[in-house]
Amino acid sequence: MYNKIAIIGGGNLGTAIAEGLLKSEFSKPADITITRRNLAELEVLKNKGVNITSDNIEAVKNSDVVILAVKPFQIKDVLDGFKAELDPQKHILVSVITGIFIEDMQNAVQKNVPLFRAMPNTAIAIQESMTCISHKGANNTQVDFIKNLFEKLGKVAMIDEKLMDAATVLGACGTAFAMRYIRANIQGGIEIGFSAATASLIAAQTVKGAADLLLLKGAHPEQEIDKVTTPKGCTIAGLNEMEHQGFSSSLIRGIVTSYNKILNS
Ligand SMILES: NC(=O)C1=CN([C@@H]2O[C@H](COP(=O)(O)OP(=O)(O)OC[C@H]3O[C@@H](n4cnc5c(N)ncnc54)[C@H](OP(=O)(O)O)[C@@H]3O)[C@@H](O)[C@H]2O)C=CC1
Ligand SMILES: O=C(O)[C@@H]1CCC=N1
Repeated sequence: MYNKIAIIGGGNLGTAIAEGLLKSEFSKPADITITRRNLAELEVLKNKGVNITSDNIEAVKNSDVVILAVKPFQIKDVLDGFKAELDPQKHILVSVITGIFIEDMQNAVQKNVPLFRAMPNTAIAIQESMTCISHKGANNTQVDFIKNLFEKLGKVAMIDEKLMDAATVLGACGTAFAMRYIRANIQGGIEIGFSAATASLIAAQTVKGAADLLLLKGAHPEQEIDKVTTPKGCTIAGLNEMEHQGFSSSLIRGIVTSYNKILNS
């Protein structure tokens, strides 16, 4: 019903969404159109059968779902460019853009198109995104469709739009925060004897296993920490030293700083 998907803005996130749609087989390659001005960067997707173009109007005309994935400062010009083509009876508009409210989009398009804000992360390319979604003006069928689309690409939380900036920090910036944590583990691992390749494998799989203990068993982090920290052992010694150095505090402060950056942008 909403088979044809246009992704306007084929950058880091836009291409990751396209990759996820292909990998999950939610979409056939020919049903996806992805746009950007520098088309050379989209060759990989083109070679997989995805339509690529710099013409946003053409992409919107040939689609049912329009996913907006340009930078925040580009949204007004981009929407102005194709809003005349939006048909409220046909299109669903989904923005993954940071800090742009549904009301901003409504004012920009000036039509009763069903509007969604989705906040995925780059793991959407491998169907492991955490995607937070809010919406306005959509009927149940449309909400179910968009929820199902993102559920094929990872996990979904339906949230109030007022939490979307918080979702951006925890879920989307969170990928970078987690990567830096893993990277630091690798650096430590090399210092205590592993090759970079082995340290990378151990660090990434250990973090994945820890996350799965929470996701699959519904455990609390502190319960799981208690199971690892042998009295007088090496885990608690390392953990306490990390806390003395401000580990949790630095993460919390980083999260709040990211959040304030969005609020003040
Ligand atoms: N990266 C991430 O992890 C996440 C990003 N976001 C949000 O997603 C959005 C995109 O982020 P990201 O992918 O990182 O940014 P990028 O800069 O990588 O992607 C934006 C893309 O938009 C393209 N673009 C610019 N102008 C136009 C235009 N007029 N028509 C079509 N395409 C255009 C650019 O390509 P060209 O210059 O060739 O046109 C570029 O590839 C941002 O709003 C960001 O806040 C949200 C969650 C996670
Ligand atoms: O850093 C940014 O502004 C964007 C939003 C979430 C991830 N990247």
